Amino acid sequence: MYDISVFTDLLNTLDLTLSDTQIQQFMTYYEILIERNKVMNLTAITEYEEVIHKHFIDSLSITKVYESKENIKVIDLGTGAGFPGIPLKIAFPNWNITLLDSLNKRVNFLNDVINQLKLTNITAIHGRAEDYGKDSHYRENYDLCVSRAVAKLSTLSEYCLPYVKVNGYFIPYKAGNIDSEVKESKKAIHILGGTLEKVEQFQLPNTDMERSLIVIKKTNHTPNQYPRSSGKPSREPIC
Ligand SMILES: C[S@@+](CC[C@H](N)C(=O)[O-])C[C@H]1O[C@@H](n2cnc3c(N)ncnc32)[C@H](O)[C@@H]1O
Repeated sequence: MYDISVFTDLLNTLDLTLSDTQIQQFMTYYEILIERNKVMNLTAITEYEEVIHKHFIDSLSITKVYESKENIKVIDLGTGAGFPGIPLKIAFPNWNITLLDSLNKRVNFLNDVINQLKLTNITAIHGRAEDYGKDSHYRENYDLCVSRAVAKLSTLSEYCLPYVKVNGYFIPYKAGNIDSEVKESKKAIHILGGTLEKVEQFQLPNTDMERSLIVIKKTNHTPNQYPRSSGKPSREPIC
């Protein structure tokens, strides 16, 4: 049995209250993650409390800067083992979520999680951000795009901003020297139709981890030439 209070106490700090069913979904997700991690590379963090802090609470910390709205469309680019997308789906069941990753093994894992947790209105798709970003079924179709630990902000903006509707938000989860990263990506954000609204920096409770949430509003359409072809945004970031 897991000590649920470790999790619920931290949820309170984010003003989140989850039902018993939602808490149970998180525990089941933890179990599947740890079990499958024995045979495939999903996460370096496996200890229960560390997963609670550094994966679950970290994923949900977006509530510090983004007010939950009903029935919004959200995409998590480079979701890996499902962070932050799966915790957001469990906590906000009304959100319609797309999880995208370029590694098919991880997408298969995500589909197993979706089935076992009986999550609905969530789809895991396999491919590169640069390719789906040109597809009219995805381009400028989302109210919110999130992404954690995928690429430098300039590259990531080219991956992510094409998916966001005008007036929607792109909110990457960042760590490290964020001041210089933000400075270096200002031009890219502007060209791609974004406007930097704020940077929320904080320490994840009971960890040594600094987190920065970069709040970028989509204020203009992304020009058609972006995203450039696969690999180019990381090889030659807009600067
Ligand atoms: C370091 S992992 C982070 C996973 C997860 N977001 C997290 O924070 O735990 C980066 C993930 O991004 C995916 N990825 C990297 N570049 C991508 C791209 N251009 N399009 C789609 N997925 C990409 C990788 O396959 C990998 O699963």
